[in-house]
Amino acid sequence: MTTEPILDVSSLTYDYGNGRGIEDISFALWPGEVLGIVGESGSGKTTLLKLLGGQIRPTSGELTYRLASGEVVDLNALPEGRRRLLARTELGFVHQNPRDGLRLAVSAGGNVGERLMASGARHYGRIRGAAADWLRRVEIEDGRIDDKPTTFSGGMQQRLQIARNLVSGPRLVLMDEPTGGLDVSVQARLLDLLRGLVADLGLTVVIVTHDLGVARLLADRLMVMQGGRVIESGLTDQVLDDPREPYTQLLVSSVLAA
Ligand SMILES: Nc1ncnc2c1ncn2[C@@H]1O[C@H](COP(=O)(O)OP(=O)(O)OP(=O)(O)O)[C@@H](O)[C@H]1O
Repeated sequence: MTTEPILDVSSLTYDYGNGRGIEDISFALWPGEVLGIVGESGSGKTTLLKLLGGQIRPTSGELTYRLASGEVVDLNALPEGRRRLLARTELGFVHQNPRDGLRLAVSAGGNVGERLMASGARHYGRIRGAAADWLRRVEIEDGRIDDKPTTFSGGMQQRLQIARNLVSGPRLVLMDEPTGGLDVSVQARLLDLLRGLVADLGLTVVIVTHDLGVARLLADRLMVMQGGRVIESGLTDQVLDDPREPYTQLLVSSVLAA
């Protein structure tokens, strides 16, 4: 890890207009680090992720991102065109529902290749080759490259969405409950795959999950959210094995009892 954070978040606040959202969140994220965000439904996890991905703009606070070139940009002040370019080249976003992150009318190979074209690739043979490589990497059989995602199982769709995100070599990948909504055995396989990819590619990841088992397996560090605020953070094992806050203790014990 380098000494320079890839992302710096300071006093980030988002108000939906009804007094809800997130409030005063600050943290830094270093290259190669996996940050888990946990908390009950409505605690603000998705709102925070959307802010990091630039899908919504904060009510107040700072969000700075260090580009591959070393340049530091203020994500809030970035003109729309540059923000979109950054989203295509440096960021990945894995949605809980793969249908939100895939183009259902386009073949599996097309879904992966399209992302490469969006970041500038033009040579058809090379694009198809890279797509085939990535489908293999996420354990989708060669013979399925021309099939539409609608013919895939939920687990395959999720693996395809991951390939579509990773093919262009993003530096920061945001994941919103990537294993949610899948059967337990499918979840386990996907988690294994994700863990391998994160380690092999040295990805920097922010992963939102309400599943502490997922957080334990993937995250180096955890932030616990409640009512739009971060109430506890630290190394994953430390937070889960020795939670300081009563709310985190409850979260951990309810999962252990489940
Ligand atoms: N579009 C919206 N309009 C108004 N309030 C919203 C909107 N989306 C979320 N909120 C409120 O903002 C707060 C944070 O919601 P958010 O969806 O970020 O939580 P979450 O932790 O991701 O929950 P979940 O695990 O259920 O997705 C909640 O109080 C929620 O009711």
